[in-house]
Amino acid sequence: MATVSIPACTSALLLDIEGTTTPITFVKDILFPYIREHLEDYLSTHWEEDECKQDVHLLKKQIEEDMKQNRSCPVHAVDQTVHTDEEKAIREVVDNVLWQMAADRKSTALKQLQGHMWRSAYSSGRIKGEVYQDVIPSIKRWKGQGLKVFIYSSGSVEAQKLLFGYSVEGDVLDLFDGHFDTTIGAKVEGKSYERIAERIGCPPEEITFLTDVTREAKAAEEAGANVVVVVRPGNMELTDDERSHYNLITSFSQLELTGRV
Ligand SMILES: CSCCC(=O)C(=O)COP(=O)(O)O
Ligand SMILES: [Mg+2]
Repeated sequence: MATVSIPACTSALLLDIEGTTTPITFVKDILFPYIREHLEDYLSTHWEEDECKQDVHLLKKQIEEDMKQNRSCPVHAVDQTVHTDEEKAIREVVDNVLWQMAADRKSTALKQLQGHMWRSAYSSGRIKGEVYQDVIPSIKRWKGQGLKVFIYSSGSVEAQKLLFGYSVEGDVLDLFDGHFDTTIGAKVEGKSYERIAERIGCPPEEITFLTDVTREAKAAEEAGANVVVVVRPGNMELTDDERSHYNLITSFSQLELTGRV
C-alpha cells in the first residue's frame, strides 16, 4: 500500500466526515431516511419548544434567501388533512426540508434541525455512528505524534458530536481538538479554511485537510492548506485530471508524517 507524505510543518489534521471518516451509505441510508420518517412527528411534538422555534426561524430565513435567488421550493396543492394554522405551518416546513434534502443542500438551517432530530436516535441506541476501521487507530497515532485533529463537516457540530459520541467504536470524542460546521462558512469557499486556521491558531499551511469532495479540496488549497483526497467505496468518481492533481489515499493508515516517529 503506497504511503502519502504530509508536510513536516503540519500541526493539524482537518477531517471531513461523509465519504472520509464515514461511509456515504451511513448518511444516505440511515441518517437521512430517519429524518424523512420522523420529520412531521418531530415538528408536531416540539413545535412550541424554543429550540424547535429557532430551527424553524432559521429555515424561514433560508426560504427568504432562496426566494431572493429564485431558488424556491415547489408549493404543493392544499392537502385535505391539513386544518389548523399550525398544521399548515408544519406542512410548509416539512415540504421545504424534504425539498432541501432531495437536493442534498448543505444549508446551516437544514443541518441544525437534522442534528437536533438525531439526538434521540443516537441516545436511545437506535443509531450508532459508523466510522471506517482505519480511522480511530490512525487518529490515535497522529495524536501520539503531537498533531491536533479537528472535524469540518457540513453536518452541524451537534450532529458531529453525536456521530462520534455514539459511534460503533464507542465514545471517541476525546480524540478531537475541535469541530467546525457551516457556521464558519461553506466547505467550498476558501475563506472558510482561512477562518478555521485563525480559530485553530496556526497558518493554513500547517493544516492538512482530508476530504472526498474535490470542490472542497480546491477551496482548501486556495486558502493555502495541504489537501489529501480520500477515496472510499461509493464516493464520487474522480476525473483523470483530479486523480493526477491530488494526493489520494484509500485508508488513513497510508498517511505518513515526514520527520515524525
Ligand atoms: C455530521 S453527520 C451528518 C452528515 C451530513 O449531514 C452531511 O452533510 C455530511 O457532510 P460532509 O461535509 O461531512 O461531507
Ligand atoms: Mg464529504
